[in-house]
Amino acid sequence: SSGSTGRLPSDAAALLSFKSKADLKGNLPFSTNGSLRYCSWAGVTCLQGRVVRLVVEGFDLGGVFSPDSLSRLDQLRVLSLQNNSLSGPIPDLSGLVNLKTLFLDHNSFSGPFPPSIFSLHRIRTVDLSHNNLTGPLPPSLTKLDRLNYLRLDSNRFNGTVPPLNQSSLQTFNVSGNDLNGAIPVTPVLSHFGVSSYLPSSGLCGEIVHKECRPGPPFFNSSAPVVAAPPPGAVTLGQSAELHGVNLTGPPPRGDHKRTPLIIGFSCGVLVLVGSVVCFVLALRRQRTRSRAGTEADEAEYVAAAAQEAALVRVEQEAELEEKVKRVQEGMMQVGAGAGVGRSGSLVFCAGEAHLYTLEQLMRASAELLGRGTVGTTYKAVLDGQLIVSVKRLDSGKVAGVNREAFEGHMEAVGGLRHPNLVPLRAYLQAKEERLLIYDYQPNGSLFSLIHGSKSSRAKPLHWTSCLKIAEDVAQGLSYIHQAWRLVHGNLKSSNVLLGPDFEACVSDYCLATLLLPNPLPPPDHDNDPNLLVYKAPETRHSTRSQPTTKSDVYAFGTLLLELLTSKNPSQHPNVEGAQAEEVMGWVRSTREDDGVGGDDRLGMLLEVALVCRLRSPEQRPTMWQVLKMLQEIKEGVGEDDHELDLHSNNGSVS
Ligand SMILES: Nc1ncnc2c1ncn2[C@@H]1O[C@H](COP(=O)(O)OP(=O)(O)OP(=O)(O)O)[C@@H](O)[C@H]1O
Repeated sequence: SSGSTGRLPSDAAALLSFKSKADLKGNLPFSTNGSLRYCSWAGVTCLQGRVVRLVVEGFDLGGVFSPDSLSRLDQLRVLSLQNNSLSGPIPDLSGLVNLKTLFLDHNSFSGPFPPSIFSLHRIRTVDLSHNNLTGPLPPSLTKLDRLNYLRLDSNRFNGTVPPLNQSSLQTFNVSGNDLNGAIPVTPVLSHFGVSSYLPSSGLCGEIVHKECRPGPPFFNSSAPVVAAPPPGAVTLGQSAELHGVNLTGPPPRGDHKRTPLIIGFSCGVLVLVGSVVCFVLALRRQRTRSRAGTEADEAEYVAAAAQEAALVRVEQEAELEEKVKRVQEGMMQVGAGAGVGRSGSLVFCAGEAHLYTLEQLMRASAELLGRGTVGTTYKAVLDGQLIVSVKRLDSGKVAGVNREAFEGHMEAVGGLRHPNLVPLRAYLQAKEERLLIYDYQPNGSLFSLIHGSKSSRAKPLHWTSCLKIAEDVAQGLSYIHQAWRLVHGNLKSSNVLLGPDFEACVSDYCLATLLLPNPLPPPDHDNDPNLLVYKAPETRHSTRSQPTTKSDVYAFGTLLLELLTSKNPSQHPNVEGAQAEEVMGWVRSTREDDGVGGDDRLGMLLEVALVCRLRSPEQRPTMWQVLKMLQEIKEGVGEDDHELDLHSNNGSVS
């Protein structure tokens, strides 16, 4: 009933039209074989039958983003085509009237900054970095008054920096272009460090500590824009040092570093695609039909998750009230130890606004959130407003990493940005202190969502919720592994936090390597039976063995079992040598009826968990393969219920 183009829902037509011009290599699994369950296609999220989110990253599409394709998706909130080798100009996007988030970075787009962005009144996030865009930065950028995140770095933009001053702006980067002239000293632009602007040979002014040579007047003013350093001030090099930036060295994360990684990744992907396809085909053979509908499930998930989390939060808050104490003793010690200069200054990660000072952070009221393997985490409320999470690393445990190595590592980790990662905003290295500052996540951890508080009986989440959470986590992990070749090293349910829209965000990533090489006996945590089950066999018995991408995959398998059963890992039977049917029997015994089709999906999710937990690291799939498997399962869910979609494409969401 769904095949005729006459009845093609317009969102499906938009997606297919995009694919026809963009996907030269047939990499995009938008399947049209007999059904049009576009809401279940990989990367597509719908609400009430309309596409609200399209995240198609790292597919090496190779074609163009044609006009009149995706721009018809007028309910779209999030569009990410990051890392896809798309070329040609960015088309007119003015039809995306609801768009809030746009990631087109790491492609080969050419032409000017797309003027249609100025008609998108809800837009907050724009990332066009790492393309070949040319021409000036439009002055109208100053009028995007909701803009929170703007990255235009590593293009070929020329001309001057417009005087942006919208207080909403938190992330800003125009480095690696051909910009010139004085950077306007607006309060907001002054917030950002040198790395938001340099390298760019022609830029000068106070913000980049570079005197502008007398020349043509800027902004109709004949006064020199900046300023020799005040008496007694440090030199250019020293000044840059104070800001934690090396002006003379190579940029902290440049194209040249990332490009080979991406190329390497793409080749790897081609080799691995075959094995994923085999696995997926094997999964498909097992599939039976079901009438479950994804939108209904998704809406139900959001509502149920919100309810569950709200409940958990109320209970946690009551528990916390007893524990809450001002921990300023600890925080003040840090302040006292922090001298002037680099060793005591907060270093904001590249492109981050310098929203607060160390002093303000020290004044913040702090609540203990918990103690973990590498340190203690606090919730800090700055000046009664901005809330951050501060991780105070245990100096004994990270003592093996010297200052330079620590800084280099945190620079890399601070550059990771993905919707499913909790962003690291800043860090501090003082005498005896190392602090990491993250966004505070208000909706608790996956651990709380799964296990509830002590007073509430833990009931497994619906399998559609499990699938959604697993896909989110797999997205975050596979981004860390592929694009950056880093390793999480400590994945577990308390390190998956729920974001504002109850999306799963991975936290505490890439810190485990700071513990190595560790001459100390294993920390107490390592003896916790719940944590032991997350550790891959090859890393279990040695304190010196490095975590790898494959040990992350193993931990993901454990997380998936925990999600599906709501059982703490120490309660999991030894699944390594067990037959799939035995494990399935156990998983089923932990759950109530999953409805029509649920059992089948459960089986597929379980297969993914088991293949992740294979004893031999070589036999485990990569995170990217795991992600594709999960998306295939999701797509399969959709194929069975296309009627619902075809008739419900008129809804709107806010
Ligand atoms: N950014 C954050 N926002 C909100 N809660 C957080 C944040 N980071 C950590 N938490 C919560 O604080 C508590 C302590 O976290 P912490 O990371 O210190 O320990 P852990 O996750 O138990 O162990 P590990 O150090 O091994 O990761 C956990 O319950 C965690 O869910």
